[in-house]
Amino acid sequence: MDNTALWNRYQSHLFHDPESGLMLDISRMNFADGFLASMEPTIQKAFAEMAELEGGAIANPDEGRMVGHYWLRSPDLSPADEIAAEIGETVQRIREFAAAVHGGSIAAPDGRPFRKFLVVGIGGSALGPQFVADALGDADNPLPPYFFDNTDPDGMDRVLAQIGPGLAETLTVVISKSGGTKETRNGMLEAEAAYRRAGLYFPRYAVAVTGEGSELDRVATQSGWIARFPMWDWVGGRTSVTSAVGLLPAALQGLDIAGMIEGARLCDQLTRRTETARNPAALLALMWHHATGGKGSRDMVVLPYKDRLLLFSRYLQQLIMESIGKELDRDGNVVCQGISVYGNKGSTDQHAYVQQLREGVNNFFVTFIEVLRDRRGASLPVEPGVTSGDYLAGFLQGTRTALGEKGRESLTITIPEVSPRTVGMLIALFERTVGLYALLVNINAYHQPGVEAGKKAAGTVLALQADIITHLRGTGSSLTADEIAAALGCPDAAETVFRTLLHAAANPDHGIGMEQAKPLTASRFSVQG
Ligand SMILES: O=P(O)(O)OC[C@H]1O[C@](O)(CO)[C@@H](O)[C@@H]1O
Repeated sequence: MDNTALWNRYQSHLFHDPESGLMLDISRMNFADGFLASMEPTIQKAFAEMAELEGGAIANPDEGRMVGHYWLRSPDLSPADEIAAEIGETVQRIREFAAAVHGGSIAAPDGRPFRKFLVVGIGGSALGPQFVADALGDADNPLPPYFFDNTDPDGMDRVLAQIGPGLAETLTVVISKSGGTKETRNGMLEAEAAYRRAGLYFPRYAVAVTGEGSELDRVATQSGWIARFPMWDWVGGRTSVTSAVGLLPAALQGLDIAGMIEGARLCDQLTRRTETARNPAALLALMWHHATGGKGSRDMVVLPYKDRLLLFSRYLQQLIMESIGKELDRDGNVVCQGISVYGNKGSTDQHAYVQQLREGVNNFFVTFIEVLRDRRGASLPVEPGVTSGDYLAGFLQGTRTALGEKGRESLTITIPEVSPRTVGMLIALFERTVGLYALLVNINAYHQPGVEAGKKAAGTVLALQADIITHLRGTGSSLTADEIAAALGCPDAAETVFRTLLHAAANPDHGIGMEQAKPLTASRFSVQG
């Protein structure tokens, strides 16, 4: 296609919302002229199902749950008055709590005001808060955030070292919808131990965001934590950033949560439209369908040309892959659906993997995210009449063109600036896109049955570890993995025994020693001392 034809295609397909400035360009996706018309009945069906979902239908039948993240921005649309009231009360409590922390009326037990906060959570209970914190945070925020988002001891040590003596002025927010996630439980215990080492009483520094009656809720209640905020079963973890999960950390950081909610609400309005060409989420979902054949046959590369949006791809990775990546469709057919998502930021990635995007295997489509405003205020000319921001914008256009020349597809989302409102819009845009795409391909986007398998298997490993160590202690001699597995009556678990002992011997916690042999798998293990 020559430049004039591309310009015409750009003009005829460009979505623009004058109120928010949101733009979506699908012209560089190579869909055929009749594609949108051919998909119209399917997308209309998806709109109708989406309206039912928003009306309170059980849209997650496997878990018997409603799907209500859209109500968080428009409580009046929720199907019950109590739900609307709870949403409103929670936002109000979050505002008051953050104001009291900032004003010093909620303070550390010795009266010192809180000056930092630590979020302990994982998956949907960390990725949204991390994305928002990084996108909107500034050096002068009243409370800078820190995160434990894993059960990696060294990772937690590093964060604690960054906090340093400031732990005495650090509020800890433990977030878990289920309240039983082991990584988060471990993070909480490690945080508690750090406070204890510093002579501080953890419950007076701790706040929980969790489902009522969960394990975490019980701990927080029984130990008298400062506060508890709710997480409802009708909000999924990966769509929880506009609930207390995302709003409490954002408010503590001093960010404008009203702006975020408003942005999401505005985008929800746009994406509720049933005129496809005027609904940016529908256009995106249809482009995902076109690009991947409705089967995930291509990966989505997310390329925001803005440092503040660096974590968006990580956030989207969970939102999209945990929602769409399913073995079965809603009728029980094996479909192994999904869309793989990766990305970092431009122009940085042009010096990393964009080489392959242009010339290598063509198994992807790019989602560029363009931010029109470079910075607050004017910029330095780095060359006569050219700023660093001009370069960033030029590199985006250049890469888009260079990919197009080689038949590589891309979408471009444009926002006027990175602000609470546009961050809310981006979040809502992709939440709706995932929901619509899932309906197009007949997937339940709101459960995650596959995650359980890994958790169960880890539980088996940890139970076996306890048996191995007890056995080694009991025999007092040095044994190979094969010998231990046979003695425990599970000879087929020798590999797990070996790998477990390799890890145990690398750490002082269990007193396990290793006499290396050749081959390594014939090494002998014993309890030391
Ligand atoms: O908030 P929770 O219950 O701790 O769960 C954390 C994450 O774990 C998952 O359930 C996957 O295990 C995600 O869906 C969720 O966001």
